[in-house]
Amino acid sequence: MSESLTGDPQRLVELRAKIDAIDESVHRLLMQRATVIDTLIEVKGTARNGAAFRPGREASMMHELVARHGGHLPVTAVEHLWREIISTFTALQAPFSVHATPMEGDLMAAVDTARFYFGFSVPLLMEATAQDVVATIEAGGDKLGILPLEGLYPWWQGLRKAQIVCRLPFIEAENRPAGRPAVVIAPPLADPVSPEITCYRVDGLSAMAPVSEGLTILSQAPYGTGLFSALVATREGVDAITARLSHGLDIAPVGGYAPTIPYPNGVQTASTPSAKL
Ligand SMILES: O=C(O)C(=O)C[C@]1(C(=O)O)C=C[C@@H](O)C=C1
Repeated sequence: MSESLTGDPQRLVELRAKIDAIDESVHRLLMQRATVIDTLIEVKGTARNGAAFRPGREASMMHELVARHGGHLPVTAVEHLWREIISTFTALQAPFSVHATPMEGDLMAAVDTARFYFGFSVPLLMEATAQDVVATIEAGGDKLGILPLEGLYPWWQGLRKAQIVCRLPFIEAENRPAGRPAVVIAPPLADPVSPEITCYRVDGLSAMAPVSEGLTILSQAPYGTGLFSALVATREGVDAITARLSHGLDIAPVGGYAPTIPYPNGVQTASTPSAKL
């Protein structure tokens, strides 16, 4: 910082005026964004369950956000602001609730994840277990569920109508906030788009699934007597799973998601500005 500016009260007044003008523009633009809600409702017909939520569109918006990002702001702070905006816009079209469960017993992590990605405009209900979240979403209605990928219960075996629609976190960076691995499940969406990456429930494994090229083992857990179930994600089809894991497995698609976004520079925190800026 230049010495001559330190303690200059006039300069501070000018900078605050600049911040006020920017804040006013941001606020006016947000209100302008909200004027499209009524037309969105008309065009999309949000009277039906799940009619407002478009996970594919949200994923591409996050990709664009990361692509254009630069400067001092931590990318996850901007991500969080947009998640609040998008989630609020979804709820304004068709109210919905979010259902979550402690992540390996960690209630705070589950609340952080739900609020980071779905904001404070939507009700958050905590369920006792992952199975309860699945049962709640399976029952239908305007609800989304957040399921942890850690843990030793194969909750994905309960997915029938409900499907995986996104993977969290969207942005992959070291030490990011709300970074616990999870997926979002939803009842059948009004306007489903085939995701780039498909998730499969793979039952009947005689051992834990090994790491293999082209397959991501999102989670796996024992069930029955000596059997394992895996939640697998791949851009390839069922054949890739049988070829790499085993034949004779019970495999079913359970939704999918858009690719997550690597952020190689990591998350710059507010307290550690990057020297590169
Ligand atoms: O693009 C839409 O379909 C919208 O409803 C808008 C919007 C947004 O606020 O940008 C809100 C909800 C959807 O999940 C995706 C995007």
